[in-house]
Amino acid sequence: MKASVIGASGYGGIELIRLLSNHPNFELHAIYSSSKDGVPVTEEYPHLADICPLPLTKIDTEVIKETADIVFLAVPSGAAAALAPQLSGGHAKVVDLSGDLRLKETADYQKWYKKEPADQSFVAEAVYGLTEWNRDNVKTAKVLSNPGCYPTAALLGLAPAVKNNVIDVKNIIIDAKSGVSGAGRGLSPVVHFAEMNDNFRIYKVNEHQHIPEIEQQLSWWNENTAPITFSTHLLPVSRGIMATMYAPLTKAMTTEDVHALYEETYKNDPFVRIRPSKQFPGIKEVAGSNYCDISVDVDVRTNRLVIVSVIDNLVKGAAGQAIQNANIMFGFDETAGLKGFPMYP
Ligand SMILES: NC(=O)C1=CN([C@@H]2O[C@H](COP(=O)(O)OP(=O)(O)OC[C@H]3O[C@@H](n4cnc5c(N)ncnc54)[C@H](OP(=O)(O)O)[C@@H]3O)[C@@H](O)[C@H]2O)C=CC1
Ligand SMILES: CC(=O)N[C@@H](CCC(=O)OP(=O)(O)O)C(=O)O
Repeated sequence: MKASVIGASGYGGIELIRLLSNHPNFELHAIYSSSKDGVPVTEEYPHLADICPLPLTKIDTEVIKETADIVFLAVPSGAAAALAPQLSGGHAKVVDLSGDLRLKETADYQKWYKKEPADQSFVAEAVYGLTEWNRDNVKTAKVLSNPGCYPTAALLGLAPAVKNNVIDVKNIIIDAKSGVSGAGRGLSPVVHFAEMNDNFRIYKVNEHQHIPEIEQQLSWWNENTAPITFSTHLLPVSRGIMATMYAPLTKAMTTEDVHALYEETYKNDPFVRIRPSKQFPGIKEVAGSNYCDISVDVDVRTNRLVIVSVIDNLVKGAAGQAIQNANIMFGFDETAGLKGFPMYP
């Protein structure tokens, strides 16, 4: 099957190239850029020498949608809202990595992204691809909206507790930290080396665009959910997200009880690993892989459940989950092209 990547010069794009280059069923067919027509990708990224011979090519959606079997859109939000509808109705299935097709309410998109939303009917058609929780719909999707990096870590961690009424869903706090590649390759003062190195800062306090995405999914799972508290921090590392979640228990449960529930819930999910009690994951333990590692612990003094969830933002948080979804959309083994170990140390 022919796979094309739009936005191939960005971090999500090159991660797609890395994973698709080793995929048994997808062939990397063409890579597209809005600003670097004809430039070999190795000029931008010399580490791809002898691996990816393709040049970056000007985006022509009419051609792309008929020549590829699947198109991955790895462009900034706002740009995807304009491009994705142009790719519809053709031969290719579309997987969008941006936030543009995730929020089903246009007003939410306008409020949190402050950009022009994609056409509403197109947003409605897009299947939200939190793979472990939406496989049946992913199977038949023609247009797939890949979840955000923070929502992936947070929602995979919260799902068993929320769906089984183990925690008070009106009192959820999510404290999340991300490596700087989460901000993309474009320069911003916050990710300047001198600002980020030896530093640790909170950002987008109570304004993060992933708040409505997490709340939307929680409300689909449990109608009693209320607004969440969600904070995001920039870690001085390249890759990785850790989301630590806190919520009051609704019934008496031990760490062992909750651990058993989580193990049972994810026992057939190849990319979710529940850690043994008292073993908490670090971001390096999933780096470069499509794994999401989760730990749970009951604080008996406060009666709160603590959930720790880690992913690589560029893999399970972006390109890896996009390919996991594409595998399901084409009936391939869900793990095809994604079996690589984490890089450690
Ligand atoms: N980085 C991450 O960890 C994650 C990213 N995402 C999402 O994935 C998408 C890509 O992110 P990421 O790769 O990090 O971002 P980057 O900034 O690294 O790359 C985005 C690429 O999009 C292209 N681009 C920029 N503007 C336009 C435009 N107007 N039209 C078409 N193409 C454009 C640029 O390439 P060129 O100039 O060559 O066209 C650029 O290289 C974003 O929507 C992001 O939110 C989602 C989850 C995690
Ligand atoms: C570290 C960092 O800056 N991360 C980005 C993640 C953005 C992203 O992935 O954007 P979408 O809304 O398209 O999902 C942020 O917090 O905004």
